[in-house]
Amino acid sequence: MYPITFIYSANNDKDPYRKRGSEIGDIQLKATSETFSPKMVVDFVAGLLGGAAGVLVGHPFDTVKVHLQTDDPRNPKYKGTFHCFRTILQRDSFRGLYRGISSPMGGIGLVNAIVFGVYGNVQRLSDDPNSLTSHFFAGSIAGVAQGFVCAPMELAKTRLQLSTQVDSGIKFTGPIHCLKYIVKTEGIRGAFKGLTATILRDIPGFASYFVSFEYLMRQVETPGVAYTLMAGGCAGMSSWLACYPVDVVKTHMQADALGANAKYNGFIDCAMKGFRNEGPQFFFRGLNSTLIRAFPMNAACFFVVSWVLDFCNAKGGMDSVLNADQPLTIVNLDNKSQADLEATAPTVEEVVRKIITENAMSHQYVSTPKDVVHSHYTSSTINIPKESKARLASDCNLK
Ligand SMILES: NC(=[NH2+])NCCC[C@H](N)C(=O)O
Repeated sequence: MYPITFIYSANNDKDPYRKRGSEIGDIQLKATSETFSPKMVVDFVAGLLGGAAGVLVGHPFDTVKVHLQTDDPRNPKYKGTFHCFRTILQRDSFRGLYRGISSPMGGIGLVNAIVFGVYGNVQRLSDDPNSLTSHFFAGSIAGVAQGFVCAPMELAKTRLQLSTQVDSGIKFTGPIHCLKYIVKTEGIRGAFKGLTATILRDIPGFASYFVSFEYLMRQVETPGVAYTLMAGGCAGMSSWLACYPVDVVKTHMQADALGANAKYNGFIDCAMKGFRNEGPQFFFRGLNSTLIRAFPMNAACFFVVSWVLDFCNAKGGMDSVLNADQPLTIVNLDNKSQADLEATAPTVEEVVRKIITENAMSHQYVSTPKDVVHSHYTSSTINIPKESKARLASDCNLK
C-alpha cells in the first residue's frame, strides 16, 4: 500500500524529526512504498467508465458523420449536419443514432482504460507529480501504450467504414471478423498496419489532452460540474488540433491496400503524395466533424473519470479504508533559503487537497483546516481517522 511521506524543507536542518514549523516550504507527498495499491486499479476502471460515457455521448455524432460522408454527392439525402441528425431521428428514432455502438463501446472503453490507467500511475510515480511536465510525459507514455490496442481496432474500423471502397471481396460482420480475416490473409503484422502512425499521432495527442485538462482545471479554485465538462471538452478539441494532420495520414495508410496494390510506401511517402495532390488541405479534411464530436465526447469522459476518482479517493477512499491507521511521516528535506521557502509555501487549501487527493491515508483532524496544517508543520506523525476525512474534505470545500 502507500504509506505517505510528507516531506518538507527546513533551513540548514538535516534532522528529519526536528520540528521547525516556521521554516517549512515546498511540501510534497510521496509514496514510500511501491507495493500494489488499489488506487492503481481505480485509474483503469475510471478510464473504462469514462470511455464508455464518452461513446454514449459521442456515438450519435459519429453516426451523423458517417451518414454524411457516405451520402451520394449527386443526389444528397441530407442538407447538413442538423438535417441529417433530424432525419435519422424521425426515420429510426434513437436506435438509428445508436446503431453500431457495441464495438466502439468495447474498443474505446478498453483503450481509455489503458490511457487513464497508464497516465494516472506514471503521473503519480513521477518525481514531481503535480508539474505540468509530469502530466505531459505521463500522457505521452499513455499514448504509446494504448497504440498497440488502438491501431488494430482503428484498422478494423477503417476497413469496415470503407468496405465498399477497399475491395476485399467479402462482407465483414464486425471488427473481430475483419481482424481475423486480416491476420489470416496478411499475417499478424497485417493487423498492426498503421501502428507507427498511431503512436506518432497519440504521443502529441494525449500529451496535449492531459496538459490542457490539467491547465484548465487549475484556473479555478473549486471547479464545478459545468466547468469540468467545459475543460474536458476543450481538452478533447485541443488534443485533436495537436495531432490531426498525423491522423489523416494514419487513416490513409490503414485504408491502403496491401502488397503490390499498395499506393503508399510508408508514412512519409503517404504524407508527401497527399500534399502533392491536394496541397495543405489534405491534412485538415474532416477536422470540423472531428472537433464537433470531440467536445461532448471528452466532456463526458473526463467528467466521469474525475467523478469516479473523487468517489474512490476522497470519500472514505479505498486506500484510506485499507490503511486507516497508517501514519503520515514528516521528514526534513534539503536546505533552502528562507526566501525560497516563503515563495513556495503552499496554501492551506493546497496542503489539504494534496492530503486528500494524493492518497495520504491518515492524518489527524484538528477542528479547522488551519489547525490541520499547523499540526503538519509542527508534529512528525499525524493520524486522521477515516471518518474525519470526509469532514475534512467538506470543510475545505473539496467534496
Ligand atoms: N488523438 C487522440 N487520440 N486524442 C485523444 C482523444 C481521444 C478521445 N477518445 C477521442 O476520440 O476524442
